Amino acid sequence: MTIPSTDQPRSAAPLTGIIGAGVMGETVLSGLLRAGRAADSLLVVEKRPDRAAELEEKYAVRVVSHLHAVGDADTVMLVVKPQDMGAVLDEIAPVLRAGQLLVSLAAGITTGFIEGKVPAGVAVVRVMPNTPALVDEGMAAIAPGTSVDDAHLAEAEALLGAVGKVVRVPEHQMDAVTAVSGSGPAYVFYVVEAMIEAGVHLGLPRTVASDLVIQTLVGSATMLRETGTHPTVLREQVTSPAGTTAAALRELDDHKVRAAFIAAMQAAAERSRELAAGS
Ligand SMILES: NC(=O)C1=CN([C@@H]2O[C@H](COP(=O)(O)OP(=O)(O)OC[C@H]3O[C@@H](n4cnc5c(N)ncnc54)[C@H](OP(=O)(O)O)[C@@H]3O)[C@@H](O)[C@H]2O)C=CC1
Ligand SMILES: O=C(O)[C@@H]1CCC=N1
Repeated sequence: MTIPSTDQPRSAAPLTGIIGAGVMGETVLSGLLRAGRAADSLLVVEKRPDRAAELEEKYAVRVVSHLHAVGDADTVMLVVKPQDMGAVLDEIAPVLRAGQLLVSLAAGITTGFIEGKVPAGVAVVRVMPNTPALVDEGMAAIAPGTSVDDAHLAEAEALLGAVGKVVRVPEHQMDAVTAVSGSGPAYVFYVVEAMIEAGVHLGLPRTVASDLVIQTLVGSATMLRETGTHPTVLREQVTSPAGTTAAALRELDDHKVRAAFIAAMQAAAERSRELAAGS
């Protein structure tokens, strides 16, 4: 596939650069395309030639250098690991300019850290997305840095809103957001794995156990969203006196599963704070 260079005619949409095309970078890229963004309005930075060719073939986007993406783009999204952020910021800082929007999706990395590495006046927005964005059911929180105006926030909201819900939070809540919705899908998949395994232990074929668990999850999540009923009420509706659910929930309480979830999420938030400190 031939990828047009930036000096060829292209759509009038503002240009968005995406630096880092791993799990989350590709999730954002594919979501923006599904939402109707023109492929020639996206500039992707990917260093590995085989991966770059794969992205060009699959999405018809241009894979370009860091300096090209940042020099041309109106908005730059940083989707590299927290540990790679310092090096990437050092590389792109010389071509960033005041007023440009820099959207970071990296866990832990603060707007203050980013602002300390880029020219004054670059508008930095910190985002915590999650992987259900891949099916347009993402949940993202955004927090502004010091040079951000309403138009910048609206642009960041539009980018993430293409693949799910967006909420604005003060930055000091970002570690908690990371622990809840950023890492959250992994906890849900962990519970799903355990329930399928239990179904198999109880004698169900794995495919049947899997179908039962996934539809139960989808149905329960839809009830939560569509009824607005508190989860405690919904749980009590399932729990007949002296019945099967009561027997199961007593086991979960005996194994301190609720306390384990709280400890797990405290650990996630603490890890987010450690990433901010550079470890
Ligand atoms: N996965 C998730 O559920 C979530 C992730 N995030 C955040 O998103 C960010 C990315 O995570 P994720 O996608 O999972 O990680 P991945 O490791 O899948 O992706 C990171 C990508 O960045 C690339 N990369 C590294 N250095 C550079 C560079 N200098 N220039 C361009 N690309 C580079 C890597 O390329 P290569 O492999 O060639 O090194 C890789 O493709 C992280 O900061 C994470 O905290 C936030 C919320 C949820
Ligand atoms: O595990 C991580 O560090 C990233 C951030 C939130 C989800 N995944």
